[in-house]
Amino acid sequence: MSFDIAVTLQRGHVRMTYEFAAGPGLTALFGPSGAGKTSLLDAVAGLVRPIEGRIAVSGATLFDRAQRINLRPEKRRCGYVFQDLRLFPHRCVRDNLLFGWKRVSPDERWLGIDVALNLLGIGHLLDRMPATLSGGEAQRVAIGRALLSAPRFLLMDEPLASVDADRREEILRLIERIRDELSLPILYVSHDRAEVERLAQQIIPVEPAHSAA
Ligand SMILES: Nc1ncnc2c1ncn2[C@@H]1O[C@H](COP(=O)(O)OP(=O)(O)OP(=O)(O)O)[C@@H](O)[C@H]1O
Repeated sequence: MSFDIAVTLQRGHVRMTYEFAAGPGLTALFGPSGAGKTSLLDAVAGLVRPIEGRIAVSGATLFDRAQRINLRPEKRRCGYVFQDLRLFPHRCVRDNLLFGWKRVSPDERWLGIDVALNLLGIGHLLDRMPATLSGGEAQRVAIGRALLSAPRFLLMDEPLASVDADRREEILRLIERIRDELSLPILYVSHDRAEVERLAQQIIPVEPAHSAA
């Protein structure tokens, strides 16, 4: 299994439960705004602590309340492409890309910088600051930063949200290449049915939170 998840999260007064086991490739969490898709990505990344349950990725347990396992985010080896990207605004594209790269040991890196620049088509942007990038360029840099941190899996939160309609196809093709060429498990959030039907091997419906605490 790539993602093996059975957890309960508490956000404010809302309690959300998720249970699924996903195979390889791209798994889409699909549901309306506020249903709890981002909260689950945050829990898999280790940014939100579940109140109950277990999270395993590719056989490695990241969280297990019963066994008192809760790996720190930096130990989870996860590449997280945030919905709002969160590029470091005061660092140029090169330094954004190298941020995670510098923090993993060379024997754990599986993607070369030149290969990444070529895959993402961002070699000409290295000296630019994030504020000067278009939505599509910034999205590609954010994906590059995640991939260069040598992740074992990828979390992508609405990666088309800040992309112009005419750049959408370009980013969709890029995500397909990442899915097909890098053989990295991907947990992907979207509320767009056509998008998830095109990209996902498996679609997990996320319903709006049902129970109040
Ligand atoms: N930090 C927080 N404190 C309190 N409640 C929160 C917090 N973050 C999220 N929530 C609540 O948890 C629920 C799920 O939110 P979440 O952002 O995970 O949904 P989502 O499906 O990703 O929505 P969207 O597509 O709008 O990003 C919502 O009811 C939201 O109001």
